[in-house]
Amino acid sequence: MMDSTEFILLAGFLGSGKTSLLVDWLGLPDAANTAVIVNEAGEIDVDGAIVAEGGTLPMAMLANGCVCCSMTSDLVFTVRALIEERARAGHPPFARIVLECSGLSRPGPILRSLLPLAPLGLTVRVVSTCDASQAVQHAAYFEEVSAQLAAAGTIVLTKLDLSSAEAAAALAASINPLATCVVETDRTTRARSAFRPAAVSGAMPEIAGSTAHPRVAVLRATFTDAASWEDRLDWMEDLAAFCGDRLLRVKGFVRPPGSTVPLLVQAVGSLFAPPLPMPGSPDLPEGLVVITRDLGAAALRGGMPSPLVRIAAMRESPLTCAPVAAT
Ligand SMILES: Nc1nc2c(ncn2[C@@H]2O[C@H](COP(=O)(O)OP(=O)(O)OP(=O)(O)O)[C@@H](O)[C@H]2O)c(=O)[nH]1
Repeated sequence: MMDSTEFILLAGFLGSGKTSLLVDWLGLPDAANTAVIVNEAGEIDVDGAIVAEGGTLPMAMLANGCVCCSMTSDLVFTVRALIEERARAGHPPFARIVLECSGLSRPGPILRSLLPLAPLGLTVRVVSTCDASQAVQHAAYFEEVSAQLAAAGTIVLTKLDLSSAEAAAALAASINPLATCVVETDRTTRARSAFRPAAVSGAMPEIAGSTAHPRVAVLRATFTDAASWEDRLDWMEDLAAFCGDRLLRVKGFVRPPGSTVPLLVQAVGSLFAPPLPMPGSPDLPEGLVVITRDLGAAALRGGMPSPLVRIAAMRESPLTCAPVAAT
């Protein structure tokens, strides 16, 4: 008898290392026969571009919304489409489908939304990443962190090169003592352990609560043609200084004027990683997704006025996950 397809919901707070873990794992032979669905809170599909760079695996996107609050029917449609397309092509069923959730997603509503797929007999489990260097602070501010850890069959501690594991491991154990906690400094071993079927699988009931993320704004920043490379760099530096700890995440692509190679730019909190050239994806549009806490588009425009940068709130309706402060 054929094993059923696994559905792995990869959750974890903004910037906690979901894409990195997934990319580490997709490079291993263990990952053969996998399809990936990527969900982004912002309009720019950064994670999809990173996962797809240089690869050929079956992929689908759910961008510009948070899958836990506004895109559940899109998810059901997408999973069905992936499976049917596979059957039409005459290939054996996927061993697994991985959904990389947006960093704001709560697993509970997503798991509930999968009910219409029950006839497909998917085996569902949740893997959550937990940034050892920031999880305790984030958990104090954001219910999403607890929901992500509470729903997990496997919790994977990341950034163990930046921080010791103790505080995050204690946090994980206090929220979800039944989960398998992966504490591995070697990234390949970590990825392998993360996606290995866990002894305890399935999701624990989710913590009650609304599905909106009322303090978080998802914004898009684009540069005008008049902005030089230095202007772009200055703006990003000023952004970190102006927002301070209200800056949760920046990611997107910038393109030095005249260059054909976009650069991937990322910050977790206000700490920027070195820009990474993406030579395999020359057509990526320039733009940055900026995710903030208690800071809307108008406040950011007012606090950092610049004729060289346009800041827009993510499309608000019908989404409920990014109420941007008025005015
Ligand atoms: N030092 C260190 N950096 C890491 C590790 N894992 C991820 N990062 C970095 O952290 C940043 C965010 O990592 P991602 O993998 O994009 O995180 P994510 O959870 O997918 O982010 P969102 O999709 O925006 O929620 C990137 O700059 C990564 O290179 C790690 O184990 N150690």
